[in-house]
Amino acid sequence: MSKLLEGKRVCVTGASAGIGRAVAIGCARHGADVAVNFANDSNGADSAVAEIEALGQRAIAVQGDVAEAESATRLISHTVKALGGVDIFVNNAGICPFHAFLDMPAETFERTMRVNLHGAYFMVQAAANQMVKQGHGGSIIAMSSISALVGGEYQTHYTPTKAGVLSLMQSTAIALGKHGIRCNALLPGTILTDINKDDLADTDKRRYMEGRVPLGRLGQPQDMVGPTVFLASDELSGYVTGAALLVDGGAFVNLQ
Ligand SMILES: NC(=O)C1=CN([C@@H]2O[C@H](COP(=O)(O)OP(=O)(O)OC[C@H]3O[C@@H](n4cnc5c(N)ncnc54)[C@H](O)[C@@H]3O)[C@@H](O)[C@H]2O)C=CC1
Ligand SMILES: C[C@H](O)[C@@H]1OC(=O)[C@H](O)[C@@H]1O
Repeated sequence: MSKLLEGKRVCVTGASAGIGRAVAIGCARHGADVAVNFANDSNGADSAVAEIEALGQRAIAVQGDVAEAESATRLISHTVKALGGVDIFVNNAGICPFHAFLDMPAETFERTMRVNLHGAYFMVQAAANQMVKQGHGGSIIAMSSISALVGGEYQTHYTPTKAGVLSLMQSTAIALGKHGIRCNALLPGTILTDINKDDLADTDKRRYMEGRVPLGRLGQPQDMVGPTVFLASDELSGYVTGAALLVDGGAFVNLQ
């Protein structure tokens, strides 16, 4: 397999587990050096760094809660110091504490907004400023969701953040096009990670979700790697910006 990201410096938020971790390691497999942001799971981040280094690439772990604006400038400055710059930025960190609408605690709503949407804004802004400074463009990829397009009974606080992240990529694609920076959204369907482990422990719910997928299975974090590398690679997607790519096994189009 040819290496599509040779010499690129990639920064991934929330990369200690799940999709972010798979994407960070997948980019390294394609020749990139990687900065791994994490919130609390330093073991997860350290083991991702070790896997990346074992592939012969450089890697660092940078702790930081994406909900705090200063984490963004810190992450970018640590990445620049260790890797020399940022060419590809993957805004991945996110939470989805499933809860009913009518008694949604204000703090759950606010935390979800702060991590998923405010965090994306600060992070993308800091990465974009660095790319503009470098002067040779870049690729920004945000993990939105199928939930940007459809609702969820226990996700009324979450789905607006994913619609917001999609919208952020559309607007930043316009704002940053003149700098050669491409901005795109990935819209995963249901991917088996910690974020939905408890929700899918309900076997009826899990069977229902599996039954909605024309390809016949729920996703794995690895399913997000190819689409991320595609959007990261100028060779493959150099004229793609402001786009949204569903990666859901066909769930969205499956009405009946
Ligand atoms: N798993 C799924 O079915 C889907 C996931 N997504 C999105 O993909 C992204 C990744 O989710 P998963 O890998 O599934 O979940 P996960 O729970 O396995 O991983 C989330 C990662 O984000 C990190 N994180 C959480 N809060 C953070 C914070 N405040 N600051 C820094 N890092 C933080 C976690 O430590 C973890 O590394 C999220 O944005 C999620 O909304 C979108 C659609 C479907
Ligand atoms: C966490 C959920 O399983 C997951 O999150 C999303 O964004 C998808 O819509 C799934 O519901």
